[in-house]
Order: sequence, then structure tokens, then C-alpha cells
Amino acid sequence: MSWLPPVDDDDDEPWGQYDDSAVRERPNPKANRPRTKQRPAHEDAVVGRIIQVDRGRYLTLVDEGGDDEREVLATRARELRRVSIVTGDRVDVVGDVSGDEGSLGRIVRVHERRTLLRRSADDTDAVERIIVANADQLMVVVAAADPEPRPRLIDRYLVAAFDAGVTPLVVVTKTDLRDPAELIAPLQALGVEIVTSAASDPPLERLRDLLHGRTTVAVGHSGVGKSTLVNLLVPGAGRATGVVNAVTGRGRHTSSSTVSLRLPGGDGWIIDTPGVRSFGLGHVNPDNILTGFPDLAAIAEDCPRGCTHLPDSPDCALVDAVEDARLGDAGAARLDSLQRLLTTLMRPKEY
Ligand SMILES: Nc1nc2c(ncn2[C@@H]2O[C@H](COP(=O)(O)OP(=O)(O)OP(=O)(O)O)[C@@H](O)[C@H]2O)c(=O)[nH]1
Ligand SMILES: [Zn+2]
Repeated sequence: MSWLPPVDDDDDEPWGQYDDSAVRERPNPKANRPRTKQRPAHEDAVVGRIIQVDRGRYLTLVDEGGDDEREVLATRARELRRVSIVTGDRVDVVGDVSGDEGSLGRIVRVHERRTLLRRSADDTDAVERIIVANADQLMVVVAAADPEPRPRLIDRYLVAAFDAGVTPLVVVTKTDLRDPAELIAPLQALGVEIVTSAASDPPLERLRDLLHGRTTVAVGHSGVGKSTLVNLLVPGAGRATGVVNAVTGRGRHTSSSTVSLRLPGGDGWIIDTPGVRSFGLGHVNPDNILTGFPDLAAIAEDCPRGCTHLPDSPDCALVDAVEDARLGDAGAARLDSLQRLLTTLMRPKEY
């Protein structure tokens, strides 16, 4: 496939067809004959966690939590040049894995990913850009005011989380500036964890509980106070914080790269991503949204094939279930939330 442009080595790299994360071997033309020339097994490889990606260099944490824990800088092996390697990936590294100044290891394998958080450039673009691999949780940070909350962007983050199989968590900041009740109400029916935060009284204990032992990706529009929270949770993280521009209402995009930060005591990770302006969902399969609503998903099995589950869909089992109260008091609100997310997925961006 040499006509394809080389994949760049950014966290934001196109991914799309390169879904085989292991080393891709040439197809065996003599299908049934065992291959005689085996790829070296790299038995001496060490396992690392990708904590940062920068222009073809991967910062890898090796022997995590062990006596010999160290950061190893590595490149990727030639045979992996079409495979994406992103923050959070687990990889096998060979070569100079000493982590000494000037040393360079070589990544020879990307382990299978548990979860994959991704977005596309826009909704018509099926090419995915991976944000982070192997995250457990997506912490969506949104300000009650300054900058103005964008409910449709929140929906987009939630869609991406459900699609990735990652648990969403919403943190509403700047509640000192505005009562967040109106913003929170529609989120409650989603069954998503919601934490509110005011500058004078950030909910650190609550957040530490929720982040404990997990890998959490923090996302949010620029200026919402994400870096402020990250700095509180990870003292010394040194995430740049910026003042929201009073004229444009925009933050200054002060955090510019995706960085993995370890919570104090080695008690989980926060992966801080730069303020994401667009969050295309062109790659998302609507069925994956439904998996975020297990109670609804079970009922939707009785829907006609190809049912959109939207208000105008004929014979939708979910609509019936809400009407005969099978889903309880919250049923209508949950179906409404699901429909809102599904509509988000089908509509062009408008936030
Ligand atoms: N009033 C108020 N201001 C806050 C709160 N949290 C953060 N801020 C301020 O909001 C501004 C933006 O905060 P940042 O932490 O830099 O925002 P960010 O989301 O990391 O922005 P980027 O780095 O651009 O992605 C800073 O001036 C913070 O001091 C809060 O709870 N209340
Ligand atoms: Zn349906």
C-alpha cells in the first residue's frame, strides 16, 4: 500500500484502516504451508506504557511500579510504520532500554487495546484520530460559565466515551460564577457521574475517589479550568493555566500536548489532552451509543431492524416501553438522552 502517505507520529494521527495494532506480517502466498522465515520473537523485549508522543519519539514507562522503573525514549520499528502508537498504549521495546541519557529503544509491538478513544476531524470524515488508548474513564470538564457551556459538545464527548467503552464523568467547574442546575439537569438522566467544582472549594477528595486506580482522560473546551484541576490533583504537574480572553470568551489553548500524569502515590493516571475544538464523530457506529445505556439496549433488541430509536421511528420498542412505564419514572428522560445523543451523531457539528 505504498501509495498511502506515511503516517505522521502525532497523537492526532490518522488511523482508520490501520486497525491491526500488532506487527503486520506479509500474507503468506502459500497459504497452508507453514512459514519458514519467522519474524524474530524479540524475547528480550521489555513492556512499557506510552506516556508521551512527540514527533516520532515515544516516551515509554518501563517496569512501572517496579524497582527498576524508568522512562525509555523509543522510536518505532520499521515494520510498525503504518501502525498508530498513542498515549496509553502498551508496547514491547527492544534495543537500548536503559533509559540513560541519549539512549533510544525501539518499539516492536503494540499490545491489544482495551479501549480506544477517538474522534474524526468532522462528522463526514470516517478517518479516525486516536486520542488515547487503554483509558478507563473520560473526565469531561465543562464550565458553568466563562466560557459558555456548549451542551452539544458535551453530548459529543459522551458519545465518544460510550463508543470507546470508557466510563464518562462530567466535572462542572466555575460553579462560583453561575448556578449549574440547568446545565446538569439533562445529564442526570444519563446516569453519568457529575461532580461540581468552585474555585474556592474544588472537590478534590471526591475526584481522587473517582480517579483512584484508573486511567482517566481529561477533555474539555479550552479555558474551562481543566489544567487548574489537573494541577490540584497532581501537584507539580505544571500544566499551564491561562486566563479566558474577555473579548472572545476563549481560553488560550495553554496546554498544547497530550501528557500522562501519575496521581500521587502511583494511584492511577490522568491523561491531559489539549482543549479539543472539534470533536467529529464520523467514525462512530450508532449501536455503540446504545451500549452506554444497558437497560435500553436490552429492550431495543425487540426493535425492528434498522430502527433509529428516534421519536419518529415506527414500532420502536423503546418508545413502547416508555409508554407502558416499563422503564420506570426515569424512562422518558433516559430515552430522551439517548435520542439526543443519536441525533448529535447524525447532525452536522453546530456548537
Ligand atoms: N471563577 C473560577 N475560575 C476558574 C475556576 N477554575 C479555573 N478557573 C480559571 O479559569 C481560567 C482557565 O483555567 P485553565 O485551567 O487554564 O483552563 P483549561 O481548561 O486548562 O484551558 P486550556 O489550557 O486552554 O485547555 C484560569 O484563569 C483559572 O484560574 C473556577 O472554578 N472558578
Ligand atoms: Zn428502536
